[in-house]
Amino acid sequence: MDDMLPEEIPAIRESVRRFMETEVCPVMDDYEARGELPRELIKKAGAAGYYGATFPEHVGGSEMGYLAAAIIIEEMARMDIRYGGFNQNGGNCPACIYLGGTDEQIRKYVPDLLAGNVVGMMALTEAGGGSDAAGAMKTTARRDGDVYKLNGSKMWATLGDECDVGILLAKTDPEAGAKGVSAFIVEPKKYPGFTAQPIDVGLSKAFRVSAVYLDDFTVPAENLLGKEGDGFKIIMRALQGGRAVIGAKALGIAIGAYEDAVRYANERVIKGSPIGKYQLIQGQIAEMAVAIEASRALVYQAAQLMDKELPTNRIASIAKFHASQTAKFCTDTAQQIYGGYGLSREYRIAKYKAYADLMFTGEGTANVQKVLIAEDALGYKIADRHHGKTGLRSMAKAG
Ligand SMILES: CC(C)(COP(=O)(O)OP(=O)(O)OC[C@H]1O[C@@H](n2cnc3c(N)ncnc32)[C@H](O)[C@@H]1OP(=O)(O)O)[C@@H](O)C(=O)NCCC(=O)NCCSC(=O)CCS(=O)O
Repeated sequence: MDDMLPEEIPAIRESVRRFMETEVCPVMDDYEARGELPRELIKKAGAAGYYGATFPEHVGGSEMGYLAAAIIIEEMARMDIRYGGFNQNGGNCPACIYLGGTDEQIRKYVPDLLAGNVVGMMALTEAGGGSDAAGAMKTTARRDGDVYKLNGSKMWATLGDECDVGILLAKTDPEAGAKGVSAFIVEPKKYPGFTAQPIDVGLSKAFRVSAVYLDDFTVPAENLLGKEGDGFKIIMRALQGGRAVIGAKALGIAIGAYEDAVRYANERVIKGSPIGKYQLIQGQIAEMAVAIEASRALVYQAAQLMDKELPTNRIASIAKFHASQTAKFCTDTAQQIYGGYGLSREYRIAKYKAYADLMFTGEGTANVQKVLIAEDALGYKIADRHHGKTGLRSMAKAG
């Protein structure tokens, strides 16, 4: 498919493969064994421009675009999902600041995030509800002179225990629903009141997820993004790009599992023939290939629409939904082809299967995507109704 894409794409794909082969894959097991965040590797990815793909150069971006960002994530996920699973430095955290922030906020935080000099985070979800993000939100922010005091808790915040800079959503007006949600740039290491408790979800030990507790957590008033009440539209707008790109992560998982299954089917011999010669295995391989190509077309379409600043909410949900189904299907099928070995930690399949499950929840569950798609189809809520009307900064390359 790369032949049909802009001419720079194969070189970008090749550079990520080299980066993963030389820098990440040889050392990732060691980081995992130590449970240590590979900050050096985050810096190196930043220096290579991988986090900055969707941001303009004047804020430290590499202006490669969303299609390039999708391919970067796809390749990273395909080669090592533990490392490729992390994208807060190029995703929702800097995107929220760029979309809703002042020039000064952008200058202060975005270049360092994109360069990998600091570690980013985004905390929206709460224990009482993730899909009904605004309705279920209990965390509050109360203005107190020059600062806000945040109280409440957040769930599933990747690197909540390590981050230097984050985006945190809290209600400044608990009675106002989505319009009462505000977005804050937070610096948990600088200010008191923030505690993070890692949660073992059976995935990476280096890129942990955490529950976050806020007890009069101090945020300078100047770190409010936009106005009070702008938070939900900022995060929903950021998630649009996030969903296009997380689809690429699911695609990378599917491809990784598929490639392993093909290799194994050619190597594993039963009754004198590689199992790939048996038609039941061929049927499974064919079904994986079909699902992957369909997901790839959707994910690249969503990314290219983002690059053209065309309405994307609907197609990003469709792409994310399809690619997460494909990741699940391909990892399940690959595990069947591997037989008992597919359960062993020695092979990648078990790991990829666990991350495929994650693709059903991260950046909006499969059911949330279905609701968005169906409400649009039925004419209840047009998914792209906000396009061009949010008053937020544009993510277009020109900035
Ligand atoms: C379920 C939802 C899709 C919809 O929720 P609601 O029904 O509560 O909200 P809406 O009525 O649709 O919208 C309310 C309000 O929000 C603004 N809005 C909504 N969409 C957009 C958009 N695309 N662009 C701009 N603004 C938008 C707008 O002001 C709307 O009001 P009006 O329609 O104009 O009247 C939604 O809640 C949802 O998507 N839920 C899932 C949340 C999710 O994805 N969570 C996962 C986050 S990832 C995470 O937490 C892990 C962290 S990590 O470490 O990666």
